[in-house]
Amino acid sequence: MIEVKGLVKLYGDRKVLHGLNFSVGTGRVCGLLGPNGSGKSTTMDILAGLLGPSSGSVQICGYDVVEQTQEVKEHVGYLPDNPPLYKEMKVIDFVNYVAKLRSIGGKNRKTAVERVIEDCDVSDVTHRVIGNLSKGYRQRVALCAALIHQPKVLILDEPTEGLDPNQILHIRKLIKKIASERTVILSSHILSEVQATCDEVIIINHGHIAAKTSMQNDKTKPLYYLYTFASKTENALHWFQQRNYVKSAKPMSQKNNSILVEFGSEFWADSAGENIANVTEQIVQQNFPLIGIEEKKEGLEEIFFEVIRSQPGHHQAQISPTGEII
Ligand SMILES: Nc1ncnc2c1ncn2[C@@H]1O[C@H](COP(=O)(O)OP(=O)(O)OP(=O)(O)O)[C@@H](O)[C@H]1O
Repeated sequence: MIEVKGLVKLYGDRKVLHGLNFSVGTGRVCGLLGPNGSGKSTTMDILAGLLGPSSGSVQICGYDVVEQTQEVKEHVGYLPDNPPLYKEMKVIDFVNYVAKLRSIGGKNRKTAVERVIEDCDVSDVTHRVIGNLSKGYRQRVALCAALIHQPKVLILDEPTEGLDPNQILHIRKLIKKIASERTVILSSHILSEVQATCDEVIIINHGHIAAKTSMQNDKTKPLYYLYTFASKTENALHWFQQRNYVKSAKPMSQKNNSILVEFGSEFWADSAGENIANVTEQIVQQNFPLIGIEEKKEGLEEIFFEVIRSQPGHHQAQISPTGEII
């Protein structure tokens, strides 16, 4: 339904998307998660046919966003970062107006307007002026506009940004309801947001995909182990780097005279009981003093923390208890 291949975007000579590849199938909600400035909005704008890619291809429902922009716009509903709303209009007039802009006429228009008003839970404010509504209601009115033409693909840029916890819950529920027969891609810089709403997640960082995972995998992914040895000799490093079951071996830090060894899947895979025993014996024979074993879960949170750590100025970045980068 959404197929992105080698997507590159340059602003002037600055590359902000570095060859993204991903696809999202029908009935799936995919979260595009990344820190500010990582390239989420740029990706969303390209998917919606509002911004041209510098190279690569994007297909929405089989239509190319560059060659078949009109068809793409017909199949896409887009809720941008700051949705354009006529604040002086009443909700019902605005939704009717959007339907008219989409060339939905006559009886069809009435049906379409009633449908989105019902779907987006705004029936109790239809005769109120948009500018007087709470941000949560305004967001739902904007959703009405994005859904009026029954798009198969829905693109939501930070849909819960700036909403209070109640409004967030409401919008999340709405997204789930809307998503059942559609493909939805939403962006967020809030980990808990994608965890609550999405079936799969793509973590984007500096315009690169840092990880792709389905939320199911996140819960079931096996553990890996990080061993620390009190010996920063070239010898020990070299020895570990030569082993095919070692994923990485590196000095812990300049100050600390230790090395960190991460064992790969060959080491801890299902049938690895025997393997672990053999490998441990080999390590013992080398006399490398083991000072710590850390169990790690390769879940979304760990991947996201790695991404945050790799941000410039990361020492100041923290994640709040709700998963927001602060
Ligand atoms: N029109 C533009 N011209 C030049 N640079 C731009 C333009 N729009 C975005 N950028 C830059 O491209 C990079 C990616 O921006 P983008 O808005 O796509 O990221 P984002 O992940 O959506 O961030 P945020 O969460 O802050 O909206 C940033 O470094 C941004 O400064």
